[in-house]
Amino acid sequence: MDSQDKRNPISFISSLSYAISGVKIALRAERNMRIHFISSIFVLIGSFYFSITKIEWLFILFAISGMFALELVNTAIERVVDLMTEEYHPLAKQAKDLAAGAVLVYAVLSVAIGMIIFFPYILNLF
Ligand SMILES: Nc1ncnc2c1ncn2[C@@H]1O[C@H](COP(=O)(O)OP(=O)(O)OP(=O)(O)O)[C@@H](O)[C@H]1O
Repeated sequence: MDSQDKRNPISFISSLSYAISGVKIALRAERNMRIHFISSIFVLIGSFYFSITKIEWLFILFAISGMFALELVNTAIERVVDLMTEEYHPLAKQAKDLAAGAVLVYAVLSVAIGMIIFFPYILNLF
């Protein structure tokens, strides 16, 4: 704990509440976050329905939580860029596009994980 922390102590609970409010802000303001949220509910329902294995659960949970975490970081980067400039700037474009690219890479991975896990279960239904 440095001197700044001693003067103005912020408890673990306060930090947690700021983090939760960040998630709420993103869910309220970001369409993509709501899409992830709704997709995640369907994936979780499917996972319970097909009684997927422990290892499959791990992959599903990594895919879902990683997607949310990356989307939160993407949103934070968008906010900081907008705070820095409202003008068109090539670096602002790069920063936003790079962050969006990171989300896209993870989204493709998540879809691949979902297909690899659920396709065999779905095929078994027929
Ligand atoms: N200040 C800026 N300068 C240059 N290009 C920008 C700037 N702000 C946004 N852009 C470009 O416009 C695109 C859309 O940006 P915008 O902030 O409108 O949406 P977004 O917040 O990235 O999208 P979403 O909210 O759906 O994730 C960015 O990906 C970037 O290419």
